[in-house]
Amino acid sequence: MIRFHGVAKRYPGGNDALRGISFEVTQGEMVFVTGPSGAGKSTLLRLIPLLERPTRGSIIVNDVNLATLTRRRIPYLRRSIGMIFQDHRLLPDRSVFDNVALPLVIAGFEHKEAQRRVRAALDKVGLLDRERSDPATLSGGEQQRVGIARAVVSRPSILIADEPTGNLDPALSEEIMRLFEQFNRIGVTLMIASHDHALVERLGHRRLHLADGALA
Ligand SMILES: Nc1ncnc2c1ncn2[C@@H]1O[C@H](COP(=O)(O)OP(=O)(O)OP(=O)(O)O)[C@@H](O)[C@H]1O
Repeated sequence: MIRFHGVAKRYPGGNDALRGISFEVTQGEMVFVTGPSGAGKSTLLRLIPLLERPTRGSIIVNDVNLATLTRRRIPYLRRSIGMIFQDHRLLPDRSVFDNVALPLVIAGFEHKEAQRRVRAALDKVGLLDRERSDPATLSGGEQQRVGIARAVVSRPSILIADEPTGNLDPALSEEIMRLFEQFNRIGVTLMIASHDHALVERLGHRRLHLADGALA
């Protein structure tokens, strides 16, 4: 569950990215965040794993008020939230397997268990046969699927995706969104920022529409 109450974000320099927004996303919901460039979509998503702190207002994630989280507890919060970016941010000098394993290595998982989970994640995104590949040898859609496998490998209850199909053609974009729907069907909460109005309309999930830092 994600609840924003009166959340505002002003960046240093005085840029008001969010101007007091309130909404709730229940556990197991899939919600799109839409709006023009600069409307505050990325900022909204970045507040959930505390990549940014709000200037004002409260944010509750899975019953935890983020304002009360000490720096030491932030890694625990982040383990419950998978993050997917437009540019997927894979490490170019590591194999697909190693990229997906990274969150588990950081969390100190034992090798056998990590291997089991990485393979399960790669299987879910249909890339089990590419575990030894270099990311650079994969297509854009496959690289994005590796990014998704890395985001789900810790079995987060929430997935947030910032323009996950921004670099993909329409067919691949649809494929990625369908993959998100599969995770949603097993109970994962999803918040996805997207510019692709046609695709968002077609999929028909709830929409939070931002305009100039406010919910429309
Ligand atoms: N780190 C930052 N420092 C200062 N201003 C920022 C920062 N990040 C974003 N902004 C500003 O905050 C506003 C909202 O930006 P944000 O990236 O959240 O919008 P967006 O809707 O995701 O846009 P896009 O669709 O282009 O990615 C913009 O005016 C942007 O310039």
